Amino acid sequence: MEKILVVDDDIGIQKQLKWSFSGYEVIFADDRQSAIAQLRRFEPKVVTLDLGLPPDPANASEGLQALAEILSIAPQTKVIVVTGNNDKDNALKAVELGAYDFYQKPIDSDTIKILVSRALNLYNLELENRQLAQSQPAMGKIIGNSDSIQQASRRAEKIAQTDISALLLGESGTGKEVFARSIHDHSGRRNKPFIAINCASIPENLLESELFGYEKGAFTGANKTTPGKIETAQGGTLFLDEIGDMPIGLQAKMLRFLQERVIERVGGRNEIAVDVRVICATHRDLSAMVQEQSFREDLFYRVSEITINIPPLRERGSDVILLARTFLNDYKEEYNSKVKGFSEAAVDAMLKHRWPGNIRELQNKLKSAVIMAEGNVIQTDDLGLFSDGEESGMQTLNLREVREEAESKAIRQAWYLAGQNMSRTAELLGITRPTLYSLIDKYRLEDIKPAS
Ligand SMILES: Nc1ncnc2c1ncn2[C@@H]1O[C@H](COP(=O)(O)OP(=O)(O)OP(=O)(O)O)[C@@H](O)[C@H]1O
Repeated sequence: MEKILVVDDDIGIQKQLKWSFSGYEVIFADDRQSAIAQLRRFEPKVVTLDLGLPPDPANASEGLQALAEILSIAPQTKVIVVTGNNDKDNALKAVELGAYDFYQKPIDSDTIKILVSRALNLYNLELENRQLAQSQPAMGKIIGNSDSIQQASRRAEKIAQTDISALLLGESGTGKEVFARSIHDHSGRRNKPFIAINCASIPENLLESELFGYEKGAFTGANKTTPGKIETAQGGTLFLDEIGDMPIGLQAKMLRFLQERVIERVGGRNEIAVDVRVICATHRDLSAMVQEQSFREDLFYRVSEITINIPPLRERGSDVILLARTFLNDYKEEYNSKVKGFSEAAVDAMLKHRWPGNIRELQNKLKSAVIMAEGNVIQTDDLGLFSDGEESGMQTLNLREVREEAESKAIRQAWYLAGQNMSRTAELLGITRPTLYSLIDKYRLEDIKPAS
């Protein structure tokens, strides 16, 4: 039976709650010391805590102190604080300290029962996530327990030991490079180089020499013979990201390398034998490109001996929470933050968000949330997401106000991310320094100033 600790010095309320929580094992405490003793002894998942505890029941200080102690001993505990009728300030203070929720007297059995059951569900979900995160997933760094990611991991694992050319298909930010690296790390080539190159980010005229290298004097500026990425990957794995962006003219040369495993540097005459495993990735529909003749059919078959679909984050169910917790732990260390977890609304919002930028978007949102969060708990708003019931996340639909609010928020986040350096803040926002200063003036963001 799940355990609930009720901390309240009022015998009447203790009785009422015992009756309300009939499906649970209810443990009682009537002051701070006994609450801590019961917490250590029974390790309840949920605590209801009256903030007005003896010796000074008219004041919330003893209750708030108890809350802080409970959360420092067992931070995962869901504490529901119970406050007097008009004590919203202390209720909010408690939530800021990390309480799961608050409830104002008089106690209504049905409502508090629902609160407790939701708190328990969240506790159990988080527990499951922590356990999953600890159990080593098949492909090392690939975090995720959804069927779709497990299926992709299994395919990756099966081909890791072979030299088959794999094509990873998935939207931007889904983890294609992480998969490619995992395949390499699980292959016999793991002690040799893993070289990644993004075909879309290198200008067309430079891509050939980047990949194949060049001989001294091959073109103006070729002052010394330079090996390309393919040669550098000798013995290891070459990851060609955005293969769909490879210029058609270069595709024939690529095909020859894949078929014959030899290359010629630009301006060179000698064939160089290379032993490289190739993994390609793209977010494009290569078969449609073949139809349109913008991608060679023979190259398509050569690079896609096996394809692995990397699912978008929105199709990975509660993996988003698992990943969010992992990143939260990373960033809270990096930014020395006291943030402990997520509010229930934030968890809901993360589960509902479409994540067009996938895991990269989740990382960015979490990084700024860890920096921006004011309490111990990340709220929906810190993530820049919308709660249920908020139609657009804004209290207003007035376009000017919406814009002002969004701009102020972006400026503040950029300023934090830029370590309070104004030039860097302007750079992150893609505006000039004078524009930044005039926006700060306009929106009266008086706290935003250069680091002193
Ligand atoms: N399953 C995962 N577990 C943990 N971190 C992940 C996972 N998948 C991706 N990431 C992280 O998400 C970010 C984006 O991943 P990655 O660069 O591999 O995506 P991609 O699909 O190659 O993106 P693009 O197509 O834009 O290059 C990286 O910081 C990566 O470390």
